[in-house]
Amino acid sequence: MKKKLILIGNGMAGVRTIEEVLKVSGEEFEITIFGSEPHPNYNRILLSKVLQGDTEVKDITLNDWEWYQENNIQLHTGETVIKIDAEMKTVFSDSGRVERYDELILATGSNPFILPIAGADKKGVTAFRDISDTDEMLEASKKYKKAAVIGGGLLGLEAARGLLNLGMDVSVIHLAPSLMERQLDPIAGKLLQKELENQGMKFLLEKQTEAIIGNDRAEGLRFKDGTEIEADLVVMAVGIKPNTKLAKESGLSVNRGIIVNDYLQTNIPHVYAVGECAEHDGIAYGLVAPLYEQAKVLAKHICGNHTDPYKGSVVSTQLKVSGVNVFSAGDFIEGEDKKAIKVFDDQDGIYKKIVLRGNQIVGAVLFGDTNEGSRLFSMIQKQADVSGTSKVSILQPAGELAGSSLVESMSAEEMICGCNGVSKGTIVDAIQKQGCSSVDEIKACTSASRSCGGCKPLVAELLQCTLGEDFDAGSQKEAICSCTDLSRDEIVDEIKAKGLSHTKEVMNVLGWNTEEGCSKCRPALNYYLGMVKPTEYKDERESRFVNERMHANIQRDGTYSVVPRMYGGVTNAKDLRRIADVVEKYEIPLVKVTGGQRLDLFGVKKEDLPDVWKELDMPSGYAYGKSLRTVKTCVGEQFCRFGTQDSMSLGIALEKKFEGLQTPHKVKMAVSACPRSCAESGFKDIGYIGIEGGWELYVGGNGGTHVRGGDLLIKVKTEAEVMEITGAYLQYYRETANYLERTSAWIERVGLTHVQSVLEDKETCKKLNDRMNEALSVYKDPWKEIVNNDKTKKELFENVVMS
Ligand SMILES: Cc1cc2nc3c(=O)[nH]c(=O)nc-3n(C[C@H](O)[C@H](O)[C@H](O)COP(=O)(O)OP(=O)(O)OC[C@H]3O[C@@H](n4cnc5c(N)ncnc54)[C@H](O)[C@@H]3O)c2cc1C
Ligand SMILES: NC(=O)c1ccc[n+]([C@@H]2O[C@H](COP(=O)([O-])OP(=O)(O)OC[C@H]3O[C@@H](n4cnc5c(N)ncnc54)[C@H](O)[C@@H]3O)[C@@H](O)[C@H]2O)c1
Ligand code: SF4
Ligand code: FES
Repeated sequence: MKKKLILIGNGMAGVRTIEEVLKVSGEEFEITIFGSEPHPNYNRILLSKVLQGDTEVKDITLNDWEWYQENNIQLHTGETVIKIDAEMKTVFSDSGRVERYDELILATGSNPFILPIAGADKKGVTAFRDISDTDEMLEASKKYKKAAVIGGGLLGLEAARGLLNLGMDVSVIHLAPSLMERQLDPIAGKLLQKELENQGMKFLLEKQTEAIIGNDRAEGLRFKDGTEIEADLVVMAVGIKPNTKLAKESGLSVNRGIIVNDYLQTNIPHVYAVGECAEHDGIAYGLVAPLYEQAKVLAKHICGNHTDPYKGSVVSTQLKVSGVNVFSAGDFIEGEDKKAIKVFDDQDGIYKKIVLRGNQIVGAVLFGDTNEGSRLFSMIQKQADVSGTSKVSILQPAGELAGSSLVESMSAEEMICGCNGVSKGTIVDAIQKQGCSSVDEIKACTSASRSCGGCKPLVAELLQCTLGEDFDAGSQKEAICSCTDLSRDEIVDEIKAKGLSHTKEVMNVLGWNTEEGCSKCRPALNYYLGMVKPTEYKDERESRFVNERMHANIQRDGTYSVVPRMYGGVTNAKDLRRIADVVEKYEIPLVKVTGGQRLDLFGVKKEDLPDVWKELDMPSGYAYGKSLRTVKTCVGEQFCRFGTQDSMSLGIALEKKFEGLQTPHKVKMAVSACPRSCAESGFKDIGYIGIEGGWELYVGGNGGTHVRGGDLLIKVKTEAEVMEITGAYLQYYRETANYLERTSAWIERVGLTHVQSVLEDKETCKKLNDRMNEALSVYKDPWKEIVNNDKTKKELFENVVMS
């Protein structure tokens, strides 16, 4: 008869232990799992990415419901175990279920620490630990504007970045004088603060919160020094404490966490603890890497296989905030017996430090450039002796030393995936011996990149350099969302081959695992279908994001902003007068000049939109669309004494030609008539710079969160050539980019030289332009269409359903 194994806690560490048990001895146990949360096992780490808008809750599932079924696991979600009777080897749940066990694992995780201050129980105060906290923040951001995050640690900063992305005004309140003081030294902490301030975060350091003020709901914070700030959402991110209530009440030895030995055994036979709830050698860990190491040891032990004992872990951390590179590992504070070696490039904001005890490297902090993180972490884990090495060279990029890429210069034992403890050697084996040929296959085979995902680029690079000439970039398959296993290219190929013509039809014919798709695949399919068959496809308004459905940008307070088209940023008295009249008549509270040289009318009521458009009598400026937004121009030779070309007329011609073009993401252009580049041509999707006798075309520039200078694509002599290359380039982007991939990311993925070689071929260029012209031929100004269509107008703007 099978032994009965019960797991309490359906979280990351517990379920990883079960996965390891199944690997070691699939048939030995009858497994039951209890989980308080109503979900199958999900990737808690990625809640930060959900809040930051990079992914959705439905895409962070680690093991779906089918996985439990396939492995004959009894899963009781939404059920909390409230008592363990160790003598009777029985557990009791809050729904009255009683189950017997032979072996019992506690993986109850941690609870967020909630400051015991007045007002902590008010509405609008939340922790950031699970899906329901994340949902609460997402909801609050729709109604409220001011957020306060208490705690400037990893969690607090990731929460703050998410709330900023959601349009909130965010203040981080921190106890210590510098951020992330548990992971960074003061220099790195200050650099981090500066970078995050640039991103729009505000900081109140060395502040102790005394109370959360307000009536029923939080309205602000009061500090010990008597000062106050306003806040209608308060997030507490001041650390965690192991969840030991059940263990304590059931007679297990508990200190900060449930005390376990080197085999994760508690003081009671056949009862184990793993993950954040467990305390090993005085430490309760709060990161997945050590928890997964524990899971491996426990699984082997419980299955009766030989295993080395768990001897504790050295940890490393990275902050998951885009545009910020910080890394910290080991013992990073210098002291009497520990000396530091530091490199500080104030100009580029790069700071690197290693800490040595004698000749052994024991800790490191990196800011700005974290490429060396994996290598240093491996050295710290091994406590590498560096006596024969010039100490400063340890901080030098390995790639530069070896004259090769970073990943090539790593040794086989070096860690590629810190979360899952996967070394370079293991991944190379998976590629060479098990035939893995994509990042997804490596993930399935080794778990590398399965947790925070930070190592994905390194895994991809390793794959490329291991396969060498056999590497097939085209086969690097990544499903577009969790509704399907198909990649973007496979879907586009199937649409073409099978002549599919509706989003629902694609989902049905290609075997989607959801009936309606999701907010990731629906807009993507709508775009791909329109791109493949521009003249036949009927755009599905309901598959578009709200701003594109409404043809205006929704604002925080539910009003809209309206940007009329002003070709090349050039206007005239008649248009300005009409705009002024509309602004007065509809009491539009704010008119602002945008970075793209347009006038943005803010605060337009939804029901006024059609009349505002009608009376403006100007085309839509598409400020809401995945399409050409603006062509910014400098005054050029018509007025400027440095101008060598007519930038305004080229800008106007470009905008008139490509307006309304549907693209995978927004596209911005700029035309400057000389290399002084007053229109900032170097930071646009396509930038044009006038030179003596012609134009230079720069591509892939971006001025947003991922700043990127454009690459020189080509030099041409005439405006006709400019038009031809632009048409071909944009069409190639439309046909090969993933939906929502900006040109800056696309050009890095496909490579500048590849695109240059495509455009070099005159015949290809012509065909691309033919298809571009076909796509452009269907363009109609959406504002005019709505103004002239009573049915759409009523449905969209007066909430009337027309039969
Ligand atoms: C937003 C966020 C971002 C993070 N980012 C990172 C990161 O980038 N890198 C990293 O390494 N770590 C990160 N972490 C930490 C990481 O998620 C945790 O270390 C990990 O999830 C802990 O796993 P666990 O299984 O011990 O606990 P949990 O994942 O918390 O699982 C415990 C589960 O047990 C359930 N439970 C508790 N008591 C009972 C009971 N009596 N009966 C039934 N069920 C019970 C709980 O409801 C919970 O679902 C992050 C955490 C958060 C919140
Ligand atoms: N990228 C990552 O690896 C990542 C991301 C999120 C969370 N996590 C993990 O989740 C857990 C929780 O993260 P965390 O940031 O809450 O824990 P933490 O303990 O790392 O940081 C808490 C921070 O809050 C500050 N603090 C404490 N009391 C305060 C007070 N009264 N007012 C203001 N500040 C106060 C502390 O100085 C500390 O810097 C940790 O185990 C962390 O490692 C990791
Ligand atoms: S880019 Fe050159 S031509 Fe255009 S406004 Fe600036 S200086 Fe004058
Ligand atoms: S480093 Fe986090 S998943 Fe690999």
